[in-house]
Amino acid sequence: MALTPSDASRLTREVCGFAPIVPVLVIDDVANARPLAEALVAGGLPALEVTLRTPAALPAIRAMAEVAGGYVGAGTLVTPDDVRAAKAAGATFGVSPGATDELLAACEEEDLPLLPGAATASETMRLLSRGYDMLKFFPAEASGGAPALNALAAPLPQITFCPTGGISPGSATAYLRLPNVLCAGGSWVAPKNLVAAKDWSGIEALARAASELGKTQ
Ligand SMILES: O=C(O)C(=O)C[C@H](O)[C@H](O)COP(=O)(O)O
Repeated sequence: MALTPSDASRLTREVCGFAPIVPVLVIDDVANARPLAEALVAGGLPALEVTLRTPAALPAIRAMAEVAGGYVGAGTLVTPDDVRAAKAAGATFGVSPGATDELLAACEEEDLPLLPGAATASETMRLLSRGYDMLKFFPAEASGGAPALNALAAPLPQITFCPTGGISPGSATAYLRLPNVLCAGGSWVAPKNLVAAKDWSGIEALARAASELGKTQ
């Protein structure tokens, strides 16, 4: 059964509503996948994006999908083959830095709710005309940051974004205050040095701090 773009956006909107930050993860060693997911979920970040940038990514999605309370998605989806591999590994949603007709069609056919990427008004409008109204704003900081996204809210208030790319705990708040932002993506909650050291309590603490972002401002 094919997933409609509006259903896909409804589902990604739900996933993006769980917490203010979606960790963007690059996994080198599949042995770290499960404890990393457990630490992030325990810290209050249930939605996780595993980027398909390493050989360990697909087995990592498989391992993380078993963690109770987690919603594991696949990031860096570029081709229809990526979509099929992500779905087969158990990803419950997909994220792409952009969007192509082929990628959108594959996600619809595979029933994989996609958060497609856009950085301009025209890219946003093209996705809206196909039925997608929950998008990733990428690369967020390099595309003008929160002021650029705020400017898009004026003519296109019906679109909600998850800005990602270059966002830090310091800059996240400015995005989370915007009316057209539901959450932001960031890699800082799982830094390479803490993952290599298997410092799961350190990562849980970073996740807990990220889960509080946007609440008091
Ligand atoms: O892989 C993807 O699907 C992407 O679009 C790129 C990621 O969103 C950024 O690499 C986020 O990483 P940071 O900039 O370190 O927060």
